[in-house]
Amino acid sequence: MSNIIEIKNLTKSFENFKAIENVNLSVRSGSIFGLLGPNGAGKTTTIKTMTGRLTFSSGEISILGLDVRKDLKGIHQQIGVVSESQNLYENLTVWENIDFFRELYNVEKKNTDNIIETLSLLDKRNEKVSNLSKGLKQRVLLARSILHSPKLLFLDEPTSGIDPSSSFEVHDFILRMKELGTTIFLTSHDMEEVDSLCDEVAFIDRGKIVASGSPKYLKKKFGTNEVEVSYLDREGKEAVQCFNMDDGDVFEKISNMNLKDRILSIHTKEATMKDVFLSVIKNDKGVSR
Ligand SMILES: Nc1ncnc2c1ncn2[C@@H]1O[C@H](COP(=O)(O)OP(=O)(O)OP(=O)(O)O)[C@@H](O)[C@H]1O
Repeated sequence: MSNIIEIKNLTKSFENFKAIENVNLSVRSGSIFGLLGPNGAGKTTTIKTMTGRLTFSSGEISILGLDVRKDLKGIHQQIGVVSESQNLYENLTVWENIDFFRELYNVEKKNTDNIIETLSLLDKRNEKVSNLSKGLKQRVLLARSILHSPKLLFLDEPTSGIDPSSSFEVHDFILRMKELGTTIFLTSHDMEEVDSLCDEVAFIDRGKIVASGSPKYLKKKFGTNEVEVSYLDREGKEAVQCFNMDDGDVFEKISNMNLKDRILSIHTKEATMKDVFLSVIKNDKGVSR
């Protein structure tokens, strides 16, 4: 699979402040890629430079083989963007909001109805957007972003502030788009979401990429797998002990505890993406960038 996004040594400064610095990223065509990091790390800025909403100070960005600085129009025809601050026309209906963009994209009128059906918005098509929940508005934004069948979709925090069932619908949408061959570039604070959806992720901290790879690789590299033994101590009180799987024969160690019939449970605890996050992101509370 070839790379649909290539970023080389990207730096974006706001006056003297480097919001992102020397970022290098490659995204494989047809994959779901997640850019993760704490608040203010530079995720939205990275997306905005890729989609042409921000100019950048130095470096190179190639999207679909096109140079962002030279062929933004060609790129825009092939990408869809759902950003954090994107607005809908609140006084128009769902159908009108989507059809307005269909006209801008200059695609067939039947696309509006097809997309409304794809995003399960048929029963809301004549509803004013101002009456919709945040989850439904997000669905309208997703619908709007795929009217022109983009090859690459940028989703900036697509499940931020919506309930679990609406998040599930967004995840389902993302996976369906992947099945159709669309590449997805998303940002998220939800480590479980990222683990279940993304083929590759990169962590950004204070404007710099600090780790990247598949969730499986990163969990192995930065997390620790543990065995948790819950048992009754000699006074009959519940106690817990954890063993690192990388520290020798865990089952011998448990056997050496002489617990016999006092064992309540033994669980393996696999590393999570949250463990990876906490391991690669420096705690910078109180430090101003
Ligand atoms: N237009 C701007 N002018 C000056 N500084 C900016 C501007 N836009 C972003 N920044 C700064 O750049 C840094 C990166 O911001 P960015 O919005 O990219 O972070 P983020 O990772 O998307 O954060 P969040 O998770 O909170 O959305 C922050 O310190 C932010 O204050």
